Amino acid sequence: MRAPFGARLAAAVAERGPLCAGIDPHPSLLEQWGLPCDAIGLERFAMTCVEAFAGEVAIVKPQSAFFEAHGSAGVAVLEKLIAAFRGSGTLVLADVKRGDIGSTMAAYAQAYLGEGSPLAADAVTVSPYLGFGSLEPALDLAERTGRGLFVLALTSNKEGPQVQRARSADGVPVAQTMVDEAAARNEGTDPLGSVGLVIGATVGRTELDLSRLNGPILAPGFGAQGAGAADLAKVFGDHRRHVLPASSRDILRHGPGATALRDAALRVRDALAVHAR
Ligand SMILES: O=C(O)c1cc(=O)[nH]c(=O)n1[C@@H]1O[C@H](COP(=O)(O)O)[C@@H](O)[C@H]1O
Repeated sequence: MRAPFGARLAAAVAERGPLCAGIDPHPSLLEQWGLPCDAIGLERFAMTCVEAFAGEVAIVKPQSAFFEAHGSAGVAVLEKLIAAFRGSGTLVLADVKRGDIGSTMAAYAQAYLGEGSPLAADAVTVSPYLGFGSLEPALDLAERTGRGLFVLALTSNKEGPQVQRARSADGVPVAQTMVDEAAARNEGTDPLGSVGLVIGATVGRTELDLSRLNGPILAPGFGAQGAGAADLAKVFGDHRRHVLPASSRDILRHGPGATALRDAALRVRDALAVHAR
């Protein structure tokens, strides 16, 4: 039985620093790397990312949409990518943002968190906006298999506040409810719980109380979406030591050479790490 995801992530970050390298094979990046925009190009892109990042960064985040766009051959590449990182010390967060009614959620959980599933990663992104309780099957399976979840709280897109900053009748922002639900799951875990949150680095100051979370915070938005190192303190204040900054395009644009890609990731990591502590 593997150790809980929260503990494995804390160890990976202690060893390799706080960076989640995004693997988003946009068609424009395939073209820029001189690769065909098909499953063969996708596989070359994915395997270059393995060569660049495995054993070098704490965690990678393949964005499923860019693999799904190539149909079953693309999904097969995602499976191959997940398998290639396994055992390298670099964890895999499958960015799938799943969220559905509980009985369907159980099937998604089985796909991404189930023992022996070809798509099972170390953690997945999930959307709680069908109600946090709809995530129960994923929360349950992640706990049983030593895997983790990153629950969307405040996303980096400009449309998010319509839902996420809305307030309930008692005045509590919806996103705070998600924080509190995640905190309840992580209570008593050491060094870190396995139920993380997603809070975009672009969201500016938040009113969120993160003091009881005891879990990791994935912060996408660095680089291509405009967030910079100074946003770590602005958005997360004293909680920034639990933040896992994520960046995709701003690193991937340095390909197709694996060495240049790795160097870019480590540069981004080091620049952010100074502001993360
Ligand atoms: O869950 C995510 O990773 C995520 C949440 C969010 O609020 N904003 C956000 O950009 N993301 C993802 O993070 C990645 C950002 O990519 P870049 O903008 O290229 O760094 C994409 O895969 C997005 O789907």
